[in-house]
Amino acid sequence: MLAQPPAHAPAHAVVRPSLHIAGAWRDGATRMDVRNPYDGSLIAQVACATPADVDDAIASALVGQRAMAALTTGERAAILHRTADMLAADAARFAAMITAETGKIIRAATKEVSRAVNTLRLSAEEATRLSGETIAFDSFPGGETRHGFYVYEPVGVIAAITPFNDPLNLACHKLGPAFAAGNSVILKPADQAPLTAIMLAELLLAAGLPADALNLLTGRGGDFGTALVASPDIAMVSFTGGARTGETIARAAGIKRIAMELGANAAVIVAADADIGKAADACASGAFWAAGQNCIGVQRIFVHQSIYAAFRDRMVATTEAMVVGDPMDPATDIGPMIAVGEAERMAAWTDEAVALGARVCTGGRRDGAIFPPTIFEQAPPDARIVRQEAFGPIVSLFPYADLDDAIAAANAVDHAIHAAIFTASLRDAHHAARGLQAAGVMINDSTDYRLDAMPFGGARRGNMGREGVRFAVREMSHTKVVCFHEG
Ligand SMILES: NC(=O)c1ccc[n+]([C@@H]2O[C@H](COP(=O)([O-])OP(=O)(O)OC[C@H]3O[C@@H](n4cnc5c(N)ncnc54)[C@H](O)[C@@H]3O)[C@@H](O)[C@H]2O)c1
Repeated sequence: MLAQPPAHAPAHAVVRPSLHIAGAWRDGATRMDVRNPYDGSLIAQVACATPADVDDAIASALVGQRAMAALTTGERAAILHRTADMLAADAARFAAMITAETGKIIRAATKEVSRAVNTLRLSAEEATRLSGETIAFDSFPGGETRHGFYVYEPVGVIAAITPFNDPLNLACHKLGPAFAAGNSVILKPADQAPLTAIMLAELLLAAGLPADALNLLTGRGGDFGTALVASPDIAMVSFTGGARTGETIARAAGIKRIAMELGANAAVIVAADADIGKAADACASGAFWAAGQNCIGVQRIFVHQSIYAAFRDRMVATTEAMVVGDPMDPATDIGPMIAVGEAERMAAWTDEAVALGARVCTGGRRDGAIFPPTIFEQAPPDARIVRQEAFGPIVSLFPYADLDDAIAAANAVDHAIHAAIFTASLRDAHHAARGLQAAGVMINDSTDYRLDAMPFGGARRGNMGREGVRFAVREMSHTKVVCFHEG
């Protein structure tokens, strides 16, 4: 059994074995702490899975895959709808757990739960749309005596590996489509935030998911992740996380289906004709939502020189009005980062940027795991705050004179998911939408806008595949052709 949480731990703490293998919950030989990033309190201990657990999970998942494939699409949809119903009914407990294990503010956690409900419902709907099409064999000589169609079949066992920052909805983005398409899943949630995923697994099983269809392995990814993704019995690896981890996983996985949802360093352009107030407020929200721990969070803003000072002053004022502190307080806008070490990294990057000539317009001083929302200007291109993914509450402003120069500067990073432009000009919006090298371009919205139904993924180095339920279902399916010959 897991250690009992201490008396001061939240009442919703998970007190149970955390490995779900072969239809039963089991403990591990060793355990790791899950701590609240805001106050450092112990929430629970979870088991550290081993390569031997991986073997057991894979054997179970192969059984579970046959069980999933045997379900009708209607039955799969019903399980996902029932899970969504239970999640909606239990939203407060899930939101509190997200906040406890990640430090995400309670308003954001509550929104994540409602998005996760939607992601599961979209998955249920997609299960019932798993239809193929007929093929026009007769469009080519020799095809007149043939007719047929294509259908979607499950790929098999999917290893789903998720990050800490949206521990519920990002798990739903993998589990929902995988089950809709008839696959089984071995889920490896983030080391720091596995508890919401465990609660989600409980709901899915209670909703009637075949017990072998979902195996869940907690612990440190580095201890057993390679054994998991390298197995020839894993048909697909669906990973969301950092680029460096993604590279390790892709190398270990070898030739198999891989989806890589990696990080980014998102850029926004604010044109001379933009609504300054709306753009500055959207950028402040987009930069500092979830304490900047958002793969589509705004990190670099290119502002036309004619409105630069007015934009900067408005964004600084909006940012300074944000409430920093206890993530459980509904009034709080910015909570802690996932760990003190991450806030220390932000402080080190800030010191480096200042030493290289950047100016801190607001913020910049760490307090424990909290790094305040911080705005820089005059940051040189070689500072880490500019060239690397920050994944923290910092943003840099740059004046520009020419739109093409701003587009080129926005594109001058390795990883991109979304980019954005604020402008009243249709022409400039079109021009930027074509020129910005990203997987999504938002017009008059921050880069952090995402609807769970839209195709979502990365552009440029390393990113592979698309999530957004319908698109993930396709990637988690094989296309099979059936051809009848009358001759
Ligand atoms: N593109 C997206 O949709 C998206 C969404 C959210 C976060 N992210 C990215 O995730 C990163 C932050 O999340 P993080 O710090 O949790 O990322 P991370 O890369 O440190 O960890 C992600 C997951 O990989 C696991 N892992 C680590 N080593 C492994 C190994 N050798 N084998 C198998 N699994 C292993 C971890 O345990 C965790 O579950 C940022 O770069 C962010 O941009 C991307």
